[in-house]
Amino acid sequence: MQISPSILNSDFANLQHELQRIADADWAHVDVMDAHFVPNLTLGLPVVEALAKVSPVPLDAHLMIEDPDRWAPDYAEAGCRSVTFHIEAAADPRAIARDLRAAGARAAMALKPATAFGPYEELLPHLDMVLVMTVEPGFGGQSFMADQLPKVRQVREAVRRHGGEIWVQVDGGVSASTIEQCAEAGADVFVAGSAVYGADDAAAAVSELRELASRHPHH
Ligand SMILES: O=C(CO)[C@@H](O)[C@H](O)COP(=O)(O)O
Ligand SMILES: [Co+2]
Repeated sequence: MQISPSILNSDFANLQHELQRIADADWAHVDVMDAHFVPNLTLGLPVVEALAKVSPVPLDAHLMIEDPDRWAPDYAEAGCRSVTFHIEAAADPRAIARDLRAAGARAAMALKPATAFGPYEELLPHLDMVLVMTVEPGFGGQSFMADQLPKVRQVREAVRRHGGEIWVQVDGGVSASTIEQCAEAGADVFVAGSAVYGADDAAAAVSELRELASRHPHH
């Protein structure tokens, strides 16, 4: 059970310090938004490259951008150890995954709430993680969409059938009150933005989330 705090709602004027606050987490989740794929603009390659150099934990880039075929491998080259592209924006997902792995990153595919998993199950052999969005991508601090839990279950079952080390990530509205449902449904990597950065003690929030998730092992 891994916790990947999202820096989206952290203090962007002090990102290095904000990364230090989550030194006990498994990953730092970096939400890249381009104002086209989603109606918000955050940060891009130069900032991610700088963060990778100072982060105490590996970076988990979540690319909410158009044309991931062109841009995703650059995030792996920039030092992100996991790079997630949205299937809705991908032209050739197999090629993206191949390029990410060749650049030394784990390759992950994200699904928006309205996107079904079924048509993409055949991509599993090329992937290291599937991200099931539990909010509409674009902003932090939104309410958890429990109607995505059947999809989490479906992905977990497909991963179990397929075998191998494929992680199932949830992102959006994950908190102490929703993480157990996610773990129970089969998620094993949990992104939490406001639940971690909104807490006075971010390290304590991370360990509480990890403890709650660990109550529902699925292996
Ligand atoms: O990708 C996204 C939003 O698009 C997420 O990573 C959120 O930023 C998580 O924030 P919370 O919902 O946990 O506040
Ligand atoms: Co995200």
